Amino acid sequence: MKTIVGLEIHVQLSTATKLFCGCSTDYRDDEPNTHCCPVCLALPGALPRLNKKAVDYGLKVAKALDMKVLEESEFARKNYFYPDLPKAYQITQYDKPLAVEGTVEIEDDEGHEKIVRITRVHLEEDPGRLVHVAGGSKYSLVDYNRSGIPLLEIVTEPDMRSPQEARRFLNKLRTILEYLGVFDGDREGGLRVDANISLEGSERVEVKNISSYKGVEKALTFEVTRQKNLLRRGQKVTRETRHFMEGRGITTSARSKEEEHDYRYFPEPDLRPLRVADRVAAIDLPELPVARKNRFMTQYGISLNHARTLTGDPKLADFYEAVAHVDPVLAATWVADTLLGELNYRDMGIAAVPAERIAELLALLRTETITDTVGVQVLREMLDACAAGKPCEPPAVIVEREGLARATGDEFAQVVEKAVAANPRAVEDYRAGKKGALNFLVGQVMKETRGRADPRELGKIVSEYIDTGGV
Ligand SMILES: Nc1ncnc2c1ncn2[C@@H]1O[C@H](COP(=O)(O)OP(=O)(O)OP(=O)(O)O)[C@@H](O)[C@H]1O
Ligand SMILES: [Mg+2]
Ligand SMILES: [Mg+2]
Repeated sequence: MKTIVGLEIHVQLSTATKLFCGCSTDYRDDEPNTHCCPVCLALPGALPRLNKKAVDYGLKVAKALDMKVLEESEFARKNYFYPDLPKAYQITQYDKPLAVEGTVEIEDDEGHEKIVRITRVHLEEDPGRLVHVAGGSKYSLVDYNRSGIPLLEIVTEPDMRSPQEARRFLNKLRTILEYLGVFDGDREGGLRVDANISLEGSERVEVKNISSYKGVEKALTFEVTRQKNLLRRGQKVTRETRHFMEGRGITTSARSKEEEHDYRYFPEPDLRPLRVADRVAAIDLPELPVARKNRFMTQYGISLNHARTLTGDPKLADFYEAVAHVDPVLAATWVADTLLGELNYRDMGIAAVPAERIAELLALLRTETITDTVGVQVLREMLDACAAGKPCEPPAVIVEREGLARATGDEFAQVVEKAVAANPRAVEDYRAGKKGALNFLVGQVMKETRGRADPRELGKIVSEYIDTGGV
């Protein structure tokens, strides 16, 4: 049974001010209702003034997704009554959106490239936010700081075939938006998704307002199972809107299609139609993820996997380019594999890491001043300092203070001799052909030299030492 998924994505554009007034969009740490004016509170007589920057951001996205910008687009009123919407209508775009017919390339479940078609993008205002007081209160609070934040709604065709594809699509889209600089991925709730899903031949269900990618994948996975079970029992899937309960990982029915609002859309009389198609040619697009990934492979000679990881986030790609001069391939491994792993473990962002320090660390590795094992140790120490808000010492200083420079041949010899003398059983086992025994001896030497000796080199030295009758 084929799974069919189409998404509607609401992206908060990172303009400095709201879509129809001059209020600041930087509201997240502020007191409720402190970023409001007569326009976003809908006081009588207040009139909207369109934010040009938001239009330009929308056009930038349209161009990046290869879309057709309409010669004339139009704002419309979407009428509904709810406390998060002080005007009792949302200004959005309806039958004349900003742009139509785009594409995004993703990987399908078999790892092949595939195209997800974009139906349309349009501008609209974010409603306010209801705050439900815990403990069964009789009332809810409403915060209008979010009211009027510019949203770009991106609607896809039903081209995705699994919850995993939907997640990959969202990752890809988010990367593009971050590259374009129109969206701040670190903002909570900056991207909210309505996920539509059906099984071939059945009605579709829309799961509204999911605020994380993992949430989208989970909600869709739940829906696939739920819908399959219904059909298996001979029941029908009903066309309805559902809510996703993040905590429990399930969706619940919100309303059926019959109960859907009639929004009574009509053209917004307070705003003139938009004629901006001629502005598109002048928009300069930055290098986008696919182009940057390809360039990384040719310019730096790194693998597809590394290039993909490194260009998955523009900040990470910039970081890599700032340290690649030391040794591009070594840098790719350390940044994409080691550093990212350590950052995830600490829940840290790449922004907190000083690139010069990592470049210095790479130089120590490249010149074989330290081993990989010590490299990881030093990296951890630097990251812990950054995480604690302490100054990040140069790696050379840490290596010097803690005596972590690569062990010299003389040191090897002594420690190897000691380890071999102390473990006659292991030596016998090795002579009897047991591979593990050599690893054990190498491990002993590694421990003794605190990772300052290279394990491969040691393996050779220890085996030679035993073979040539050093004991
Ligand atoms: N059979 C289907 N299975 C899954 N998704 C579908 C199917 N048909 C359409 N879709 C998706 O549903 C979404 C339709 O969104 P659209 O906004 O056009 O209509 P709507 O959901 O009825 O309206 P709204 O949500 O704005 O009130 C698109 O993302 C589309 O890809
Ligand atoms: Mg909408
Ligand atoms: Mg919809």
